[in-house]
Formats: sequence, C-alpha cells, structure tokens
Amino acid sequence: MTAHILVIDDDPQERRSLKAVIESRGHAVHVAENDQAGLELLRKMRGEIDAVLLDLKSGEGNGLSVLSFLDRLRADVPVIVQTAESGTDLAVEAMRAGAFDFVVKPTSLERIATAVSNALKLHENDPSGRPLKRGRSASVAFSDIIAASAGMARVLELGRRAVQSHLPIMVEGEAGVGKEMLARAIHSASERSGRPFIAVNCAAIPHATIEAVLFGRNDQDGTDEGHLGKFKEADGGTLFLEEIGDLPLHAQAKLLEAVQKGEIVAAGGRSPHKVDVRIIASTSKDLIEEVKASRFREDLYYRLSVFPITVPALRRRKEDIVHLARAFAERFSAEQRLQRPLSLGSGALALLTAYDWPGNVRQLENAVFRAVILAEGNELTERDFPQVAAQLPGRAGPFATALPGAPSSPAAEQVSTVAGAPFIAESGRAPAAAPANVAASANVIVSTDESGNVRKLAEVEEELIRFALKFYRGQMSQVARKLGIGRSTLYRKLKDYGIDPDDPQKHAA
Ligand SMILES: Nc1ncnc2c1ncn2[C@@H]1O[C@H](COP(=O)(O)OP(=O)(O)OP(=O)(O)O)[C@@H](O)[C@H]1O
Repeated sequence: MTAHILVIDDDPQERRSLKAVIESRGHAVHVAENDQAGLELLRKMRGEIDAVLLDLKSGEGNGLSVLSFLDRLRADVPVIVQTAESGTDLAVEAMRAGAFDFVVKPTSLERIATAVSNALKLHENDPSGRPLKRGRSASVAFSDIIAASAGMARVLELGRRAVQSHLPIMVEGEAGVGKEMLARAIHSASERSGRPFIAVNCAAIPHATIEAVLFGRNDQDGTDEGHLGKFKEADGGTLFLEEIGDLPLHAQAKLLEAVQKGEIVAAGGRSPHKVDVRIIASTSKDLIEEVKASRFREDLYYRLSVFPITVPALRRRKEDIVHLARAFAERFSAEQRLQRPLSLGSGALALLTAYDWPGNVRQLENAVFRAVILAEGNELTERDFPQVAAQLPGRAGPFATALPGAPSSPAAEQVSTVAGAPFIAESGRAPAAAPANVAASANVIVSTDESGNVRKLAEVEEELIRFALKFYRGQMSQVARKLGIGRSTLYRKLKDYGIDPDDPQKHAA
C-alpha cells in the first residue's frame, strides 16, 4: 500500500535525497520547505498524510510548532524528527511532546527509511488514534485504575467517597496523570451511570464559541437542535470540564450561575432552562495562582473546589510504574492479537522505573504501546525503550550510538548495564527484579551487612551520595535536585562523610 509521507526540511538537497529514498520504498512524498508550508499541507491533506519527517531546524518555530499543532489537532500522524547533533535537547523535547522517533544527523538514509517504516507499522496497527492520545473506552470502573502506591490508593478512596455526594469535584494534577480516567470512574460508579458522561476540553475551544458550546445557542426560531450545548447533552449525567483554568472570564460568569442555580441560558437567548448536571472539573494549573492573577473568579473557584482530589505525578509514585507497564503490555498484546502477552524484562522495568515521566501515565502508555508494536521477541527489553534510555543522564544504552549528544563518561559506562537506577539489594544477592548482572555492578546498594543485619541509614546515605556524584559527574545542583535535598544540605553531608566531590569514590583516611 502506498503511504503518504510529508517531508519538512529547509535544505533542498536534503529534501531531494529524502524524497528519493522514501519513494524507493514505494511511498508517495510531499515536501515542504518550512513549518508553515508543512502545516498548510497537513491542513489541506488532513487524513491523507500517514507520517511526517520533520527537520527540527526548519523555519523559525524550530519544528516544535508543528508538534504542538499536531497535538492540538489530536492528529493521527506519527512524526519523526531529524536534528543535528547540537539540537539533541530539542529532539528530546520533541519526544516528550509526542514525536514518534528521532534521528540525529548525519545519519544514513537507511536509518531514516527504517524509522519511516516503523512509524507506518505503528500507524497501521492503530489507525483509530494518534499514539500520543489514545482513545479510551466510555466506561471506566475504579478497578480499571491501576494503583499500587499509597498516593493512588488515597486518590481512589477519595474518588469512591465522591461518588456518594452530589458536590462538584475538582481533580488536580499534571497532564496525563489520569484525571479524566478518575472522573469517568466516578461517573460510572454513580447513580448517573445510565446517563451521558460529556467531556469538554476548555483549553481546546476558541473563546468566541465557548459559551455556545457549553450552554447552547438560540437561533431566531428557537433552540437550534444542532447547538444544544454540552450542559443539555449531559442532562442527568456528568459534565467533565477539562482544563477549567482556561475558561475565559465571560464564560466563568455563566458557569457560576449554572452551578448556583442549576439553570443555563443559551447564548443569544433570554429564558433559563433547568439542567441536572454533576460537574467534575480538572486542572493542571494552580488555580489559586490563577485567582490571584485575576484570571479565574474566586467565587467560582470555591464553588467548584468543594471536593478537591489531587492525582500525584507519576514520578511521585514510582511503585505504580511496574504495574502500569505490565498492564499496558498485556492490553496492547491482546489488542495486537499476539499469541502470548509480551512480558517485561527486569532491565526494561528498571529503566522505566528510573525515568521521571514528565508526560506521566500517558507517556508511559505510549512508550509501551510503541514497544509492543515494534517488539520482535517475547519479552520487552531496554532496547525496546530507546527514547527513555536517551533521556536518562549518564546512560550508555542501545541508544547511545543514535544519540551522539548523550552524556558519556566512565561513570556512564559503569552504570550502563543496570538501567540507570541504583538497586537496593540484600547482601550478596541481587533482588528478584534486578537483572542478573546487577550484583556485580557498582550500581547496587546493599541493604544488609555481612552478618545479615540491616545496615545503618547513614552508611547507605553516604554510599548513595557517592554514587550520585559519580552518576551526575559531580554536577552539584543536579545531584542535590535528584537526591531531593538542598545544595547546602548536600555540602554539609559531603563534609560530614568526608566525601571529595571531585573524587567521590575516594575514602577519607
Ligand atoms: N492509574 C491508571 N491506570 C491505568 N491507566 C491509566 C491510569 N492513569 C492514566 N491512565 C491512562 O493514561 C492516559 C492518560 O490518562 P487521562 O487522559 O485520564 O489523563 P489526564 O490527567 O486527564 O490527562 P490530560 O490532562 O492531558 O487530559 C489514558 O489513556 C488513561 O487510560
């Protein structure tokens, strides 16, 4: 089948070469010389482009504008970014923003052709939605929410309690933490479950039309059925107002009235209509700050935040990562009709746990999805998560060759076999979840002494600080940040333990 590939590159020579190599694989190529022209083509050919190959230095927007455009569009198009060695930071940013893959120039045309084939493979396997924002089933039960950490157990407890009440709920948390999933679970467990759950992303609707979208619009002959408005659509059910902090002030005033009186007035109309809607709002912004800056009405804030639930970022509940990754691997294996679900090797699990996941559960879900689609064996290994490996400092993994800008050092070499995170092991043996080679590595912190007793906290702390100094090559602010302590505390501890930051392995005489 001929696929349509859009190449965005400002260098005419590069465009010609890329066009030739992609066409030689039987695909049709469309070229654009900058982001703007690329966006235009995407708009015109919406639905027809199967993958985008984007040079990150194209145009003024540094290519990232195309990614945010795709994001806004929730377009079903994998994007492969190309960048020069000096632009690898940008490439990593792009991966976070949802790019499918990246290649660092100079690279072989073969590597690019393979990246395109992989992207098409992914696209073919999931034509329903862009991997970054996968669709979710309408009905979500609390039992579908994977929660192994104490933080998430608390969220579920609050969620279950919220089911019983009729109060508005405010779900707070970074993008991708699972706010909508929680809102859906609350709806499904409530007596409103037989009625609609309507989600509206306030950040995605132009200010000029938001009132009509929410409250409907009256045409001259009465209410236009085509513009019922989300409140009416949700009547008897739940209205999920995503990114409520982005609601413009004029719509906030109308929303306040709706919440206070249970009545709405359609845009252009005068008479109020009764509605019975439970509101669940969500925000990734600090709404108190928005109130202080007069961008959000204080009275509305208090009305909506009667029952606040904060979903913690994934990096603050790392215990969930392994469980989530396994569940996603199982789900995607079943979706791909694999004979047996793909398992996750201990190296892969350690890698996934070491990473901070700025895009939270959604990013993890996409990483596992990509890995399942492209996997060749029965088990997912570190090699199946090259983007994650590339973003861990001091890591020389399979990706190091593709990412010349990645940090490398003797420390990096030493930790490369153990996925970037120190394991806490019992004396003399590696933990079950750790790779077999972990015990032999410098990346193990032993938790018991030779007589089998738990070691002193101070000893373990000293060892961890020495490890972190080596791992981050003596970059004190990074070491302090990663250890979760202030710089002055770090300096004090160095002094207490007699650690020389320039030679952390040297023991004081
Ligand atoms: N605890 C969880 N268990 C299983 N899947 C989860 C969990 N949390 C999130 N997900 C999945 O992660 C993805 C992102 O979740 P969701 O859309 O609910 O996040 P969000 O916080 O509403 O994101 P955004 O603010 O960007 O819209 C979804 O596909 C969801 O199914």
